[in-house]
Amino acid sequence: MSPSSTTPQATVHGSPRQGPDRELKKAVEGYWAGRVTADGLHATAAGLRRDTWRRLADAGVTEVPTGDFSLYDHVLDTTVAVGAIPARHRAAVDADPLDGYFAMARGTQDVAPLEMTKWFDTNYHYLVPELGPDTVFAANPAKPVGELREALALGHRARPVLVGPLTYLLLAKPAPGVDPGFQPLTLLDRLLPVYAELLAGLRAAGADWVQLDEPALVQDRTPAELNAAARAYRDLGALTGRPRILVATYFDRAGAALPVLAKAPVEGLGLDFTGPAAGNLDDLAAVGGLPGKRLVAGVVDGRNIWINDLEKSLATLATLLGLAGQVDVAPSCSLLHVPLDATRERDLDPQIARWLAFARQKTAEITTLARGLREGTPAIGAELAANRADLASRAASALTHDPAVRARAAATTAEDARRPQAYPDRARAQQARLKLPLLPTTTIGSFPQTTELRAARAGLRAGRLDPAGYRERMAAEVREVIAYQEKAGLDVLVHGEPERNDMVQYFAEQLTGYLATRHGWVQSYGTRYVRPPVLAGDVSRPRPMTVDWFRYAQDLTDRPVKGMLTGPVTMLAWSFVRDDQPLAETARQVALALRDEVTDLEAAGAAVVQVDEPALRETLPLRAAGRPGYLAWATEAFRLTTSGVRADTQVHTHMCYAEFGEIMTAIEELDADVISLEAARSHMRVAHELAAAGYPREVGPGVYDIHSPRVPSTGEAVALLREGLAAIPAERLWVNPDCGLKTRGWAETRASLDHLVEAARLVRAELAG
Ligand SMILES: CN1c2c(nc(N)[nH]c2=O)NC[C@@H]1CNc1ccc(C(=O)N[C@@H](CCC(=O)N[C@@H](CCC(=O)N[C@@H](CCC(=O)O)C(=O)O)C(=O)O)C(=O)O)cc1
Ligand SMILES: N[C@@H](CCS)C(=O)O
Ligand SMILES: [Zn+2]
Repeated sequence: MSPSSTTPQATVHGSPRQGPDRELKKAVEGYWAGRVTADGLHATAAGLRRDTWRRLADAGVTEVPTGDFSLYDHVLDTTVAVGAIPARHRAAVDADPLDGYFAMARGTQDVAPLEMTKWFDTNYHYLVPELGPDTVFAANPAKPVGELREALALGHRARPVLVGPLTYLLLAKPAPGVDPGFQPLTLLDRLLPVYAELLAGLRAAGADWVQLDEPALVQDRTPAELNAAARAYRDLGALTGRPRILVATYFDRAGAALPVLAKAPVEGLGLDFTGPAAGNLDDLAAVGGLPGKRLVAGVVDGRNIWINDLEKSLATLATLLGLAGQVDVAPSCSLLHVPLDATRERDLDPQIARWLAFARQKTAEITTLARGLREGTPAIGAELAANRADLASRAASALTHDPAVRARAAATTAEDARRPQAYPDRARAQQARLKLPLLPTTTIGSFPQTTELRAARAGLRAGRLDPAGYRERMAAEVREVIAYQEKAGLDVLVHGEPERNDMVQYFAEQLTGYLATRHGWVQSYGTRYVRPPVLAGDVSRPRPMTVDWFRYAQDLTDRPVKGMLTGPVTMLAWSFVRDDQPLAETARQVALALRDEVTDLEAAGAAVVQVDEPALRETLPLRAAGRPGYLAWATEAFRLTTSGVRADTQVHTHMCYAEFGEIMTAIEELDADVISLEAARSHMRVAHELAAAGYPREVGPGVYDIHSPRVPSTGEAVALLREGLAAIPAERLWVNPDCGLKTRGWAETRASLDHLVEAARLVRAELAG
């Protein structure tokens, strides 16, 4: 029976795609390796979609999202749906849409992929649309319509989801060769007819509602951008024979976009009411609500894993009932950003596991809340009582309050977070100790995480390999990594991180206050997944975490080996964080634990310690008003981690995938001696940005794009280095890849690093001659 349109229902914006045991990863990687056919891949994908819809429907979700599934990335899917295929990929896409799709995502030896960057402030990466004045859009409804038909054929009510036109254009960049000042938003009038065609195709296929995701509207937008939003939804709203339109915003409050969307001739709005977006409640009241319209109310945090406070959500929903024609209950955003099922975490203390809600549990929460709204709170009395007990157990837990950790954090002073020596003095002391050549070469830390290394770890877990056997396997890898780097002629070496399952999880598993998951996979990009650990309590370091491996590697060589740590901001950004205290406080606890590790590495002989902060930029609040406060605690946490060392110990940091422009001042305030950054795909843009900002210290803009299996030629690396030298003086320029090599194979790694070292030699010779 179809539910009445005004009775509160539960719905979701999107679901995890990977399957319970990452079946999607295995199928896609199998296809790339030739082990799985295209039909086999499509069958696995269809099976995963079917299971997801079934699971949602069984839980009580009456309208399932479609089109949120993707073989690689939903923004790339939108690029395909609007026909914005970059010219260099056109022939491949025409020859074979599936192979062409993966070529856009990953590149080939001959053709570069699309640039990849973070999806708002999450750890998910999307492929950046490349547009220019000559872009011709053309509707390609095959995927959205196909997936809708699949869901309908399985008997579901379905709501196709597409990235909205504003967000699509605001996330796009000028295509290579196009004037960098080109503004993709100027293409709106050309894009809207394509969206109209997609909407018509979906309507014809049976869509009653279509959801257009517009998270870009929760960022500070100019009046011109807001006008564009008004125009877009006025035009789409004016179409005849279209489905009903739900415009979904999430990740923050809609702010100035709210009155625009509330006035637009669309039938529904999705708003986030969690965390910093809770202000949407007052804002919605201030615009007079959404009379006669559908509100999809995101009251369950879609990107963190704590159980919902059901009573609080019911109170919010009760207010919202008076503000819209229909109120449906939802997570704040797609559940893509959380793992699938907390009940699979059988290694966790069962009491603690009850505090956690992954996608399945969140789905149960929203269906419970919707039932409470429909039938009254007594109907969900048992769920409310259990929820109250679980919330109380978390609040009272000893895990969340370690007096020693709190006392140490409280006693920290501003001086603790400052290196006592000025940078020029440090630079002199470090050069005297390290004696590095001009344009020193290094890598970012990880070497290939081969199947054998992962199998060894799996073997250790399963008891097939004893701890000594495992250690010897890792030691053998460190020996090989060091020997290779010496032979290749790299100047500052790394141990290769073979023992690390992940750069955050590895530390989380050794720090008190963190919980690690066994099955809690979340898509990071394409077929790459992470298991974000849960920052559940006060953080401390019971014992050194990396010192033995550092010592082992340094004893194998006379060249400096970098101590290698993940910084405090990234330890928060790539974890599920506590929501019961300010992030700044958690960051300080993590920083103090890491500070001890830095000083232990120095005492063990490390002349260089690298503290990676790839997540510094992505964690930047989406709205400018929150940024100064964030950057103050984030940079302080980094300095607290790194400032306990001597002048002649060189502190490196590393960042990747970032739009660095907005955080130049913060990069400077980290006070790191050397920073390595991603730059290869963006043609050294960051080197110029740093130069323009007057950055005074050493910089390694990447000359090797490690996100693609492509081997850069020596000539390409030389060209990038020359570009780097146009911005940064040779005395302050390092030569390195964009990021770690863990996703690469050994053959590509060897060839690429050989070219990188050769390029450094050639450019040194040019400089000398
Ligand atoms: C630098 N990046 C990182 C981000 N976030 C992190 N948390 N970590 C990062 O490094 N965000 C931005 C980028 C994203 N980049 C990447 C790059 C590579 C990966 C990746 O390779 N992920 C792996 C999984 C890594 C891992 O956890 N490995 C473990 C477990 C291995 C495993 O799959 N085990 C199986 C059993 C295997 C067997 O043989 O039986 C299992 O447990 O089911 C390990 O090495 O021990 C991936 O496969 O996707 C991610 C983000
Ligand atoms: N040291 C890490 C940084 C990744 S961002 C690595 O090399 O993989
Ligand atoms: Zn990196």
